Amino acid sequence: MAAIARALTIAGSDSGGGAGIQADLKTFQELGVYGMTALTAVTAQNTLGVQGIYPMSVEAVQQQMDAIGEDIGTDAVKTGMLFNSDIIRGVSEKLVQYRWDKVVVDPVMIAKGGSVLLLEEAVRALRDILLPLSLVVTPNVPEAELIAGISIQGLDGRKEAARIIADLGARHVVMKGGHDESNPDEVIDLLFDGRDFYEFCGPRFVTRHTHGTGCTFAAAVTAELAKGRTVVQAVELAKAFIQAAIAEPLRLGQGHGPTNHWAYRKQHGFAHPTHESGAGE
Ligand SMILES: Nc1ncnc2c1ncn2[C@@H]1O[C@H](COP(=O)(O)OP(=O)(O)O)[C@@H](O)[C@H]1O
Ligand SMILES: Cc1ncc(COP(=O)(O)OP(=O)(O)O)c(N)n1
Repeated sequence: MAAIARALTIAGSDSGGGAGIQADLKTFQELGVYGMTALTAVTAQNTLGVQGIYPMSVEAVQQQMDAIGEDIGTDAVKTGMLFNSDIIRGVSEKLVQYRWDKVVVDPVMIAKGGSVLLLEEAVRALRDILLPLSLVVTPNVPEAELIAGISIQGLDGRKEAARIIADLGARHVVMKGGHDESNPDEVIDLLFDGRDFYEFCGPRFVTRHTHGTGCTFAAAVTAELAKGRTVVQAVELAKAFIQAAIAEPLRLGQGHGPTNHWAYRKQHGFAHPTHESGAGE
């Protein structure tokens, strides 16, 4: 085990800095985890939307994963925007090769402005190849509807989808609640471990500055898993991290602004960069 917890994000770049690989690295850093990247696509993007998408070749994505796997290694992995089925297959092959089993899959599909970040042809590969390799999958409501193949209404609908997604092979399912407006005052994120449901509740903030919430939440889960926390502990901290990041917006840009990755540290202090056990080589 290395002296510092390490996390790898396999995701797209958001030039605006609020989502994608930028959100992931900021979150890792804030939580005291050494962050690494394998870039899947470059996007030209800001708070108003996505202006361009330039996917990487499968070879380039795999070579970046090899560069990490053959040298520094990692304690946990997050996947974000993967864009097409070839990249999903290439990433899955490397996850298996390096036996990386603390894998958080954020099944990124559509950006807030409506741009497609995962081609339709890739949904099946995500469901059949990548999901069974995940320790945790973190769909929002529209993503869960596509993966589970059902229409979701309220908390009961989310529970039904979580059961279906767990049956597809994900060991833990976090059904995020941002899009579930059946409760106007609260956002409940629901964790299903294949047996029990856990609810993580917080106030629903009325704000347009929610760009990158899903990436930031999943990156916080990944960082905590890298440190050796349990899935329940990791989701609990991630919920607190994203709540703080939404509650104190930076008010940047003219559209959906980024969340505030400093806010949790302002409230809770810096997370010192060591493993839970403090062990090192
Ligand atoms: N308006 C909000 N107020 C408080 N928390 C929110 C709000 N919107 C999203 N969240 C939190 O942000 C995270 C991402 O939520 P969600 O919007 O469901 O996913 P995505 O960003 O992938 O569309 C979740 O942890 C959710 O609880
Ligand atoms: C490069 C890139 N990756 C992921 C997303 C989607 O991020 P998400 O956290 O789901 O936030 P919104 O797009 O819904 O604001 C992205 N936009 N860009």
